[in-house]
Amino acid sequence: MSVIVKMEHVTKQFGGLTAVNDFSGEIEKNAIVGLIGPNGAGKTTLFNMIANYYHPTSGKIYFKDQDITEARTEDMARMGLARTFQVTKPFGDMTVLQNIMVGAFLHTTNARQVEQKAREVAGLVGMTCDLDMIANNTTTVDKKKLEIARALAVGPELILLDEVMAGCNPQEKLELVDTCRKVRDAGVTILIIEHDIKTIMSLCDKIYILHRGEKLVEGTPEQVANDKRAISAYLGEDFDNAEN
Ligand SMILES: Nc1ncnc2c1ncn2[C@@H]1O[C@H](COP(=O)(O)OP(=O)(O)OP(=O)(O)O)[C@@H](O)[C@H]1O
Repeated sequence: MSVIVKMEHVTKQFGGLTAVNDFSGEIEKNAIVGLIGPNGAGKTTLFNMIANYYHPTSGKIYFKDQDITEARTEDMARMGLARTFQVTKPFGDMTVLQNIMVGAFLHTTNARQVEQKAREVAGLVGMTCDLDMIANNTTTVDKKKLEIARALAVGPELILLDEVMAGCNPQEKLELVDTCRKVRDAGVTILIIEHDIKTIMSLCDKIYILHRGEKLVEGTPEQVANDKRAISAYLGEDFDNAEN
């Protein structure tokens, strides 16, 4: 399996605080990779470095074999990377369709093609509402799907999902898991930050656990679930019993 993102000894310091320390890892093309860990573990900082919102203090990041360590964030979408944000920020007074169309304008100014792309992406994520509805008036789960759709409209090869399931009930999470699988089946690689362990275990091919800025464990859901360091630092002693 080829690799779409490679991180080598990536460190990020904010003043005296080391948010990410010597992280090395890979995201395989067409995989769903999960990033989990306690609050403040460095997950969003790692995301922000892949998306080039921040540059690492040291280390290297490669995207499709290109060194993007010092790339500009505004160039990342054209290179094939899109992201969602922890706090959803739709253009609330625009329709769902118009929101999705914004991203699609990156590649063409042909309004008909943009609308076609937006409708296609809305179908892929499984938007259930009328696409002419004002974005603010949609349900929680449709707002989440809209976030994913807006990022997909850019036409990415890799999408970074930052706690996209936060605030959703179990049924809504199941729907979003289904959406993520469909997105991956459409050929888009996914890196996802998520606090719900059960969801991440069922969704991901590979999981990284970050702890105090460092990679604690890396592996398949099964490997992670059975790792003593993961259980004692993050999953908890009851995890194994609770999940089985
Ligand atoms: N721009 C910044 N300036 C200074 N410190 C920062 C900045 N961004 C993050 N940090 C600090 O870096 C550490 C890692 O934060 P980060 O947001 O990456 O963690 P996280 O794992 O995403 O946490 P959460 O699950 O709460 O979102 C924290 O101590 C945080 O306060």
